Amino acid sequence: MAMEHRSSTFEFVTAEKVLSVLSYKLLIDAVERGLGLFSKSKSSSGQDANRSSVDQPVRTTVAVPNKGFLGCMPVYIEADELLVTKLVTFFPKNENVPTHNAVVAVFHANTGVPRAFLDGDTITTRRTAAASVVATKHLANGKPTVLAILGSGTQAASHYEAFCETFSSLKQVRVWNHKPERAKEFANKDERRHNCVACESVEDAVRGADVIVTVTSSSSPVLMAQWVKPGAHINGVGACRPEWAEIDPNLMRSAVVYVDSREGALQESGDVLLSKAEVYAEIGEVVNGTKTAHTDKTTVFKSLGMAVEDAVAAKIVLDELGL
Ligand SMILES: NC(=O)C1=CN([C@@H]2O[C@H](COP(=O)(O)OP(=O)(O)OC[C@H]3O[C@@H](n4cnc5c(N)ncnc54)[C@H](OP(=O)(O)O)[C@@H]3O)[C@@H](O)[C@H]2O)C=CC1
Ligand SMILES: O=C([O-])C1=[NH+]CCC1
Repeated sequence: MAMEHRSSTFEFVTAEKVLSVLSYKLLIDAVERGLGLFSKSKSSSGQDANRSSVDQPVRTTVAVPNKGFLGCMPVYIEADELLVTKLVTFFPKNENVPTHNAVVAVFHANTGVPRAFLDGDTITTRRTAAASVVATKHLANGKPTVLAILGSGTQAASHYEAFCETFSSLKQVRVWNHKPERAKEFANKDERRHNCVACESVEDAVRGADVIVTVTSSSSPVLMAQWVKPGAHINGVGACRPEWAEIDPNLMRSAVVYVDSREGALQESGDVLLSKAEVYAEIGEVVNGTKTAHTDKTTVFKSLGMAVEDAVAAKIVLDELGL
């Protein structure tokens, strides 16, 4: 029997609409829960009544030689009936357009019918900062007063906002960029950045800092072990390919290393693979209370980005917009 063609009924949610509803307040809680669900899904035995099922394969990528790559990031979250995939490109040499571009597709989980298409840029930008906030809440040694941000692009801005909104204890945010004038532009952008100072060197930026965020497109280490205060917490956000690194391998080996996905880190993270550092835990295991937060030690959260974070962000947007 021939099937009739149905007309497409899914919504397209613009960047402006996503931005209008995707607050850090909602997102940080949702990402924390998502990270927990992801780690619980793999670690429990099936006997556990609280076991949740999250099916999230490691991102697949196709390269455009000398330019960039396209990453495909699907996930199914049984508890939320969310069937979602993000498609994201990273073209680090882009000059007048963003280096990352993304769309998020949401399907009805019971039929597989498309439900909505969302602009993925704000979702990527904000959920990544939210994941770093979650890791910092669990792993920082006390209330942070000094934050150092290495890099001054899109993620630097979202991390600045999310951290200032979450950690009222912050007194100073130091920013460094490999092109110093861009760090100055970042620090002087507007009145709200009154607590932000531009630093000439990475060493100046990170000396004595309680929390460090690395958000560069560098493929070789920018953050050296000898500059980091013992007990500091580092969110390593860049370097998402197996041959790229942002963090001194000595620092990776001497710190307690947490990741978003163990499987992902062992396939995608040059910081982990090239240093041969031991991965102690997924941050979701800390959220679930099944692994210890070693707050008294120097800790690294190696973030690669996960579809589960995109999916919970998309859910907030659809719920808030009543779609
Ligand atoms: N873990 C996750 O979930 C996610 C990770 N990311 C990663 O975070 C990083 C930052 O992303 P985003 O802010 O969107 O990108 P942007 O392109 O907006 O910013 C990149 C920053 O890195 C700087 N930079 C470029 N080349 C170098 C270099 N060789 N050495 C040091 N700094 C350099 C740029 O400086 P300038 O512009 O002055 O050249 C800029 O400050 C990227 O590595 C990206 O892939 C992004 C999204 C999600
Ligand atoms: O998770 C994500 O979207 C990305 N991680 C690195 C580049 C984009």
